[in-house]
Amino acid sequence: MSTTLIWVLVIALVVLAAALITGVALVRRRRIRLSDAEAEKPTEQLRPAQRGGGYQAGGGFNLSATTAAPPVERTEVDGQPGVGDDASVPRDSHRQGIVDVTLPAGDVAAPTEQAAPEQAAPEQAAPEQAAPEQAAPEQAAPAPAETEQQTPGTTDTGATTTEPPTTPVPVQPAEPPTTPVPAQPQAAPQAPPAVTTDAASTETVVPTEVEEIAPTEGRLERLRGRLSRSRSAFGQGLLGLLGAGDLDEDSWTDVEDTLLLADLGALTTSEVVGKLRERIASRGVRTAGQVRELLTEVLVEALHPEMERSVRALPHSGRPAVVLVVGVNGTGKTTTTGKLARVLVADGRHVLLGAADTFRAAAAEQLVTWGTRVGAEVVRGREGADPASVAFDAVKQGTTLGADAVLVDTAGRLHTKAGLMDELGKVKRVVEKQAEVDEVLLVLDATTGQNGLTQARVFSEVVDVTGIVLTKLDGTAKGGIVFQVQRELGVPVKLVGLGEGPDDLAPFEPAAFVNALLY
Ligand SMILES: Nc1nc2c(ncn2[C@@H]2O[C@H](COP(=O)(O)OP(=O)(O)OP(=O)(O)O)[C@@H](O)[C@H]2O)c(=O)[nH]1
Repeated sequence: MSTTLIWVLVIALVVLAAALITGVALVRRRRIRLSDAEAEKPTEQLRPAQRGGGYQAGGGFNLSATTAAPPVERTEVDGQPGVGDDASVPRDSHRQGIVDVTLPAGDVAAPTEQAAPEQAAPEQAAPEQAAPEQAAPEQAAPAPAETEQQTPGTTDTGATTTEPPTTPVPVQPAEPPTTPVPAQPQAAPQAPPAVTTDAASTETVVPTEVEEIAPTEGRLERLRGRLSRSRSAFGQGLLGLLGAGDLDEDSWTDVEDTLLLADLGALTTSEVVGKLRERIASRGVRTAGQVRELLTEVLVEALHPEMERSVRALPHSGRPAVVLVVGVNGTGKTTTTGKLARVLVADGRHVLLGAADTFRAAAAEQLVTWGTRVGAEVVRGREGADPASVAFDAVKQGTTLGADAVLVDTAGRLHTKAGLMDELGKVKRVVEKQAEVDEVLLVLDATTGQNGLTQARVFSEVVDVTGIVLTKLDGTAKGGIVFQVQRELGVPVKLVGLGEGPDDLAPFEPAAFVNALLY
């Protein structure tokens, strides 16, 4: 009896000791004491050569020609998620394709009434231009829209009927080409219906004085320090928390708060913190230096460095690349269009700009100024002209002149106005009558935070956004918005605006960006 009791006592003691050891081990595992011995001997990844919060894109701009792009993965399930936490719900919904947007009837109707005689200038009219099949039944599409009517005060010659794949469009009065516009063989098999545009309401502005542009390689050095506000809010805070000392639950809560305050969004924040904690445990990390190294690794991963970020602005199939620049007003579309033109021109490319922002006369003026500075022709419309026709003419003119790229600046209008958004869809459709749109760059103002995400969602419903330009990153402490924007849209951030200057545009490189935020 006494022997049994002794054995029971011994077993109980052993179990107690085991529980104690396990408990201590668990507590130790969750509460990490970091030494800073190794933090003083950081790895290359931890301390990049450039310090001081400078964003340095290591390489130059990555430009490419259109190839068959892999399908874009979207991360939300609901087509219209809410803002804030709701915005991060993963989704995988069907986006309204551009084909679903009804082309306003006014664009295709009554060619005979609208076509003024002087438009059919002999040197512009190729024999096939007046092909009878233009009056195909599908031309008489329904659904009139506010964009279809050219106001008399802004139209000299009215509209002209054209059939994009095979028929030349009358060129702009300012700079008429001497040869007929060649048909676009790549578009021929599509045989879309004819479209009437207000071609004669546009003019081409040819630059006279051209600025010297520094080569793009290496000039991004100038952008050092532009992310300093984000860096102090994000990098310094995080590195302070993950420095030497105890890393307990409170510390992790603070890390989460820091990430949320920097606008990373709830989903990315929990993902980043989760991965960080898991890797710290599994890799037996014990120094502040190693934790920072892991932080860098996890943040870069969250930015999906594998995404294709080249700007498809190089010619292919014997025609210019077509880039549409879209976004709400004030985000920096015109500025970005001008900056991108400079990058291309510095790369030896012939660029033509299309000022399809006809809502605001000053916008076209602004673009003409950019064009003049870089040596790019600008096709512009009169105030109130049909933006789709200006875009159409710009692409046509770019093809005629043998340009490498046509950059079309669209009107920045409130994304809440469905009709106006439809008009943007129309711009793309009309341009696509003659050439594939290679790139649709959505310009978002980083300082607007969640509002920018709402805009992004709406725009992506109307046009297939292929890349994001995040502007004004120099003016916000919330550089973390980059993470959310990509997650929301499943579309890569390709370029970032870091100032108002003509060369303050940089290619987006995840590793360089994270390093700039942290160190
Ligand atoms: N700080 C900073 N300012 C910028 C940046 N990009 C554009 N801006 C400024 O933002 C303002 C609006 O830029 P715009 O290019 O006119 O914007 P927009 O989207 O074309 O506007 P609308 O023509 O009204 O549609 C201008 O004062 C630009 O100089 C940037 O990266 N950083």
